Amino acid sequence: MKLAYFMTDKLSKYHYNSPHQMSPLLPSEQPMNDLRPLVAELINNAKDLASQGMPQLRSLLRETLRPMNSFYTNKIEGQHTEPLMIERALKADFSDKPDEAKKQRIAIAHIATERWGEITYPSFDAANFFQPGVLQAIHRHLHTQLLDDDLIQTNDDGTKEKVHPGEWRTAGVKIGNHIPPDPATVPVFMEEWQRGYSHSKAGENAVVALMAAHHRFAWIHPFTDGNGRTARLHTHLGLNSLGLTQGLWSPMRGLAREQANYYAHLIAADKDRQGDYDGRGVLSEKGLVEFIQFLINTCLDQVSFMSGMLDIPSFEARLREMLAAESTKDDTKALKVEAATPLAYLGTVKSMERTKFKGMMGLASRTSDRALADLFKLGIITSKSPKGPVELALPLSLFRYLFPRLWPEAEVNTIS
Ligand SMILES: Nc1ncnc2c1ncn2[C@@H]1O[C@H](COP(=O)(O)OP(=O)(O)OP(=O)(O)O)[C@@H](O)[C@H]1O
Repeated sequence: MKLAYFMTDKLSKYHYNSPHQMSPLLPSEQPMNDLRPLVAELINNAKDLASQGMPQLRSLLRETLRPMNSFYTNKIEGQHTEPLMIERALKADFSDKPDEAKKQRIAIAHIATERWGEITYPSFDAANFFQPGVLQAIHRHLHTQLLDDDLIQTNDDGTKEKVHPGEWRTAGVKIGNHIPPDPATVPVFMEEWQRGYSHSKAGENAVVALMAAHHRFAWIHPFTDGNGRTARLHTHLGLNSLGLTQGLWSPMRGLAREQANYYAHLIAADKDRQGDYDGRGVLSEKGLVEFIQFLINTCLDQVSFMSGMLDIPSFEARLREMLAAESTKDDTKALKVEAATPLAYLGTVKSMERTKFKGMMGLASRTSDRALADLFKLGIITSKSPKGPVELALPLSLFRYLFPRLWPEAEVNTIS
């Protein structure tokens, strides 16, 4: 939530109305060099993760994790709905309660925009990716999917304002104690933002630029609403286009889990320069560097969390636990732990003939027929036709076994 900010005194001016006041846009040479080992660690760890086995599991995860990213980015300002409600919205099942239905629409709009963005910006090109038009395109894509009523936002003081998809704000805003630049100067601040980042070469410089750009964009706050989500999508899409996420992780989960710290670092980076040893810009260089460090550490944490999840032996062990637990239920009592091996194998290939799958279980024919039927019931496999090859599936209801603690809010939803 934010406040509409009106200037009542005609003589008074916004404190920020000239783009040089946003300096520095990047850390100077020394702090930049100090940041390099941390950035290199992120790049190396992310590339290691992306090369881990199980190609089919990885490609399934890209789509499976979109609802989670949407949930977390919307949670940052309380606009989230429950994971199960997102799942329902994806099946066009919307709540009768208008507020809940709106949150469902916001959730699925984010999922679609993230997917669109990954297709639209497949490889990193700073000259293109830091154009203000890219931020406008992301914001527009996200908001044009909503209903007109969803675009009316109520400020903290009760005033209402319409969000115009992809259009810069024309009124003042206040976020916490920060009053972003004069609305009349938003376009020139965004041009300066572009100038500051559009020469960043792929690699360490690009990662630092993405992180710094995240703060400076939030600081300009160029839209009436949706700035946080747009900033996080831009960062996510940038990291994706650099080949670092491969659909396996996103800063959104980390930022939501560290929300208090995220805000504290944004606020610290809003500050004016703190004395002679705080860079040469108007704003605090230390605040900017610490924000960048925070964001990189948040990403590192996500990468390390996922690295424990994707290797074949540990995935197979979790499948075994899932099968043992679910075979105690009346509905799926024909499940057998022997199915863990062919299921894990399905993480590496797109599909498998049913006879081969059953053969890998090594059970008597009727036992494996029944086990296969219960695997369908459980939702861990699907098939395009009644007798066709089987494929791995990752329904939300099984997350608590397959990726424990990845999305705890979804686990709570599905415990039966
Ligand atoms: N003091 C601050 N300085 C800079 N940016 C801030 C500050 N406080 C919050 N922000 C950023 O502004 C976002 C909120 O802005 P806005 O309400 O326009 O975005 P939103 O997408 O509608 O909300 P949110 O993403 O938070 O759900 C926060 O998510 C954060 O990224």
